[in-house]
Amino acid sequence: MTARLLDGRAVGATVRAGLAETIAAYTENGHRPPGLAVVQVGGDPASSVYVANKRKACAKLGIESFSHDLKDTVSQAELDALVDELNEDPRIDGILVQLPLPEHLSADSIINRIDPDKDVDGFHPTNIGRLAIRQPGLRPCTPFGVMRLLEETGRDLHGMEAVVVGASNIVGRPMALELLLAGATVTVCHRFTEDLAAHVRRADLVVAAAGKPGLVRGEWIKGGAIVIDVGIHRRDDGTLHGDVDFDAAAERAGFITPVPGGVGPMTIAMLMHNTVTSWRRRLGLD
Ligand SMILES: Nc1nc(=O)c2c([nH]1)NC[C@@H]1CN(c3ccc(C(=O)N[C@@H](CCC(=O)O)C(=O)O)cc3)C=[N+]21
Repeated sequence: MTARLLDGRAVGATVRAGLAETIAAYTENGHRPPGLAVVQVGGDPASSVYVANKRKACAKLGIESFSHDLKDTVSQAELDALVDELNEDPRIDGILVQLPLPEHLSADSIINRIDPDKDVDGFHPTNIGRLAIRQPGLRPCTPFGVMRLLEETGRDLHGMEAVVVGASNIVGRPMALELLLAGATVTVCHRFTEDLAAHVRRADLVVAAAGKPGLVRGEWIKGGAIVIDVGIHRRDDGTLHGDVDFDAAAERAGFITPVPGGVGPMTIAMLMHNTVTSWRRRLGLD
């Protein structure tokens, strides 16, 4: 392997350590701690693991977490009422409704209902719009975490040919907006893209976020390129893999993120970051 690893566990720990210091400095002066509400509907085991990790990460930093575990039979009206209550609750700076939701509930209407200034996922149309017009507010955690990882490369993103593979609301689209804001020349590939290989081959930066294991082949990677893998897939043997054929890509890339230990831990760190940002704004600490 010739590529250098972008270590999301290490960078995420650095981000969290900075947040812990900020929180300690203000709470020692008598301010209330930041508060994050985590709403989970139903008991999907994979979701429960993420939610448990988020709670642990909060506790370590001094963020108070408020858990709401709802049965998967909860109605839209009941979920709406809970979000309304959390929007009004002065102890709460961030609201996260774990996705995906069961079929009978609308994620769009819940995302739209969350106060944009408590939307620590950065999914609300107001926050996506802010990012699109260069007035970023709360930024979607995964793309925000990727931007923080890219700082570790020391490379200038201005004018860089960036290819984002995947156009989802939660990763691909906001990722493209972040890279555009940073001055890259951005191409977004998606299911209707005709020649994915041709786009990836000319990229100085590839962000793979299609949710298809091994979609991006190692031989497509330009020598020295930065490769960011947002995919997470669990094989039957329990091992985790991304959207990139890692071993072959690492022979050519300049930098690459591992799975696990790359983008995933950054997503959680940036969720904490957004919660602290919201808290500081709400208390007027900036
Ligand atoms: N409202 C909402 N916000 C989210 O941010 C959100 C969500 N819903 N629904 C589910 C996805 C998924 N997600 C992950 C976060 C961290 C890891 C993570 O830390 N992964 C570890 C591995 C974890 C493992 O071993 O399974 C890693 O990549 O190293 C993974 C996945 C956040 N999500």
